[in-house]
Amino acid sequence: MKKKSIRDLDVKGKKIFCRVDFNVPMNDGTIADDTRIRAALPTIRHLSEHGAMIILASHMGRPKGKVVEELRLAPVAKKLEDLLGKEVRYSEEVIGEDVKEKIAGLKEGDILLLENVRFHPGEEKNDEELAKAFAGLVDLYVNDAFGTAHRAHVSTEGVAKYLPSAAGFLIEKELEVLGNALSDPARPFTAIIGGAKVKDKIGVIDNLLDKVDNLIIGGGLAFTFVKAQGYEIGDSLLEEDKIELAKSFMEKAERNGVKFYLPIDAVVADSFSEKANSQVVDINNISDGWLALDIGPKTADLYRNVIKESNLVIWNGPMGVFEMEPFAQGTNAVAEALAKAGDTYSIIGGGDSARAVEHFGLSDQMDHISTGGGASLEFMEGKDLPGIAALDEK
Ligand SMILES: Nc1ncnc2c1ncn2[C@@H]1O[C@H](COP(=O)(O)OP(=O)(O)O)[C@@H](O)[C@H]1O
Ligand SMILES: O=C(OP(=O)(O)O)[C@H](O)COP(=O)(O)O
Repeated sequence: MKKKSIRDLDVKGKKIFCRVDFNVPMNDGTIADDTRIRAALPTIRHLSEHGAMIILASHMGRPKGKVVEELRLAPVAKKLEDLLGKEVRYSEEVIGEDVKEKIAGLKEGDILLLENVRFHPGEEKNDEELAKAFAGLVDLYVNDAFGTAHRAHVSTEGVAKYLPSAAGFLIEKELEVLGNALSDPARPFTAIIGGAKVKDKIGVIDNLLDKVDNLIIGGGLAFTFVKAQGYEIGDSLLEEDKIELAKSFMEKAERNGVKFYLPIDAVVADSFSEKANSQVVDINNISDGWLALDIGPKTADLYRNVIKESNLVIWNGPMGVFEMEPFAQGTNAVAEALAKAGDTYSIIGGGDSARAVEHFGLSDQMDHISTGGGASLEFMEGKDLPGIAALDEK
């Protein structure tokens, strides 16, 4: 079902509650990466240029309903002001007298940023009273927080029940790119799934097996599959209770004609440390007491070739512990292969993979880097995202 867009709204002279995802990484009080703020600019500019009075709301971190000084949005207000080249007012309250006064002082085109919505205990409980209170302050609701669209909280879902609503440009773009990739994919279509948690990626692996031509597995989660193949994996990451499921995925791949790629060699270490002794071994040769922390060079070559021959690649989760230099090669190889494959449309599914691509300085060469890690995964699993489901239909 197509959702209303901000293009469909007459916003002139209207007060708009606009949810954005300004949950940016902070380093000693400064913003370490402003990607998410920049991603929201088209919507904010559109609303401002069309004469709306914009009340922005976002969370940062997980303060659990209490004020946490380090998680205030003051640095975000300043950054937004710099990026827009326009004044951004800021309230140190989520809701209350100061917010009311500041809203009353807004003129057409003006922007106010509220304090971190998760300082309010009602936000994550999706409290009805808080939703009504926000709705009572404004005329319209716009959601552009793709990264938080999988949460049913007041500012992402609850408030939409009491106001006419629409999606912002970022949500529209994310849905279009991810939706097109999954519903009408360019082929060969390859998904690369890595990272650490098998449990969190089961849904997406299952769903992708109905859609892709190639499924590449790397990262820590690969070793539950390697174990399921019957090899010993030493002290590598293992989710024992998922071995049977891993087997069933390999069988499903075979039934569906999906080529299923697992590591054929690995970089193993004698401890989980940058300074550990490490060596490359074939996958059937991982000894007791060693743990696999990256895919090996033969695997990297294999994965590179699959990427080169693909027309569409979705990537979620690093191939190894890329944060430690000795175990970064596999992730780097995949990122470089994607950067080099000019005709291959590359979609990075947020979270750690986006961080890895950034780390290797290759962000500019990817076609789409999603602003949502968890949200893009849930979308790819085929789940309804509450923050999007709640919006008015066209
Ligand atoms: N072989 C491995 N063993 C242990 N941890 C790994 C391995 N490969 C990757 N990781 C870790 O997985 C983490 C990312 O996992 P995850 O949260 O599932 O990914 P994402 O955030 O991309 O969804 C990274 O911090 C990385 O160090
Ligand atoms: O950073 C976020 O999610 P992500 O790390 O899955 O991309 C979003 O801002 C959601 O935050 P949350 O997982 O605390 O609800």
